[in-house]
Amino acid sequence: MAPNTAPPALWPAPHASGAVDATVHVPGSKSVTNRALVLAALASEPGWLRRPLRSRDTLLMAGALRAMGVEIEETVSSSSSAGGGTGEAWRVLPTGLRGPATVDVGNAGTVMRFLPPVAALADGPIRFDGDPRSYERPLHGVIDALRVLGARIDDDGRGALPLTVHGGGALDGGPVSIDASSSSQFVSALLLSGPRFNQGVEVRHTGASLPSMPHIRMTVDMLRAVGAQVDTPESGGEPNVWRVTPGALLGRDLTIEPDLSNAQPFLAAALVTGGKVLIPDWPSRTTQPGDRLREIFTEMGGSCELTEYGLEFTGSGAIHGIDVDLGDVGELTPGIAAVAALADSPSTLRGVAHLRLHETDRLAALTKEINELGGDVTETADGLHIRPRPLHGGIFHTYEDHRMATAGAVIGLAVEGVQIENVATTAKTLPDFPELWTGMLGQ
Ligand SMILES: O=C(O)C1=C[C@@H](OP(=O)(O)O)[C@@H](O)[C@H](O)C1
Ligand SMILES: C=C(OP(=O)(O)O)C(=O)O
Repeated sequence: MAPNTAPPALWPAPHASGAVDATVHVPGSKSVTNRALVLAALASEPGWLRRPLRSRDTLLMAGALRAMGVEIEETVSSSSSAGGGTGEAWRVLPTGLRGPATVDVGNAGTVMRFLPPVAALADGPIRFDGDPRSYERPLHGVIDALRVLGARIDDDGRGALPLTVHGGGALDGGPVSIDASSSSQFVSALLLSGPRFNQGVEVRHTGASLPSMPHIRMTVDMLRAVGAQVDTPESGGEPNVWRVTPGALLGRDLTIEPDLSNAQPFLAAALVTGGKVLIPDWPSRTTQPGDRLREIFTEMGGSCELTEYGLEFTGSGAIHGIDVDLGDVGELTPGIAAVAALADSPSTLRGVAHLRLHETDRLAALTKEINELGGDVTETADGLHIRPRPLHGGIFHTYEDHRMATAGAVIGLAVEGVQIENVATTAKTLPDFPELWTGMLGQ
């Protein structure tokens, strides 16, 4: 399942001739869409996803669930009982999960981590494979935990893909301890399927740190919204322990929020050009980590207003460095690093050592690519020091990482002659990126 090996094209990143002034409709959240698909597949009645994200990661999730017997009908609706308006809607009809099946995870953390527990509930063997990088991304938390909870899994002993889950039609469940310091998705994966385990699940995180807490809150919120009972450290439970009670899940009619992490490059464009960008439908309450951008990009020199129309973000013309712990919002790091490289003072980005195991080693990739444009970035044990320098054009390599591509595009707004290698890699979560970007610039 190797990705296309043709030489990746170079995309001349548009240079901004002035301040941007645009409204950008950002497609649905990857993290919400893929959780909604899993929960709908585990439910005891049909459900709807309205305005789902259609991207490589979500199509891989849908394809995997279909391979296990779930029906997903794609429709274009003209009205929505959930108030979602016109647009695409997916109707999910949960059926008995079954193998044999093969799942291509691509390089989607959500697919490779959320689906092995689902496969353990299926009847028959489910083989998991993916892009070469998926073999290197940590999965031990899910594999070891599932074995403790009663699953039979064949792997090569590295705690990673490829592997086969021999689903037995049901799983005992119960208490399990894991070290989720390399990915919050281990916790989310076990909680999402937990209501369907015979004894539910009690997940205890034993590691020193736990990244991406908002994504765990997203899991808990979405589980509760389909009727699951979840006890969390925040609801008075023990620190680092989550408990899910066994029970049936409801089918839901859910309109997916825009992906706020994918709104990042467009907000960054307002900051970098001293312009203005409106993101319609920015939720007033959300668990998405991208909501932290309101605070982070304000500290870096912009200002924002959340109104009934969405989030209006305005750059002042000045870009300031920042010292910030991004452990909760690690996926925002590439975009923040790009802005920091253009700032009027140095930045320190901390708390993101686990990014070395993301789509690529993001700390190494950002350091190398910004420095090759004349920058001065050094890696620390858990992040980056960024000292802004005058940058020049050149090729910005992307390592099949969607967020490297969008980070390079942000730098290209301010620096002439930046060429993004393989901008098509944005298809992982934002296939329309080049069109949205040139649309924003009025090109
Ligand atoms: O659960 C999720 O949807 C995600 C959790 C985070 O993973 P890590 O905790 O592995 O960083 C995040 O970086 C990823 O983009 C999406
Ligand atoms: C880390 C990311 O993705 P994944 O879901 O593959 O972990 C990301 O989107 O930044």
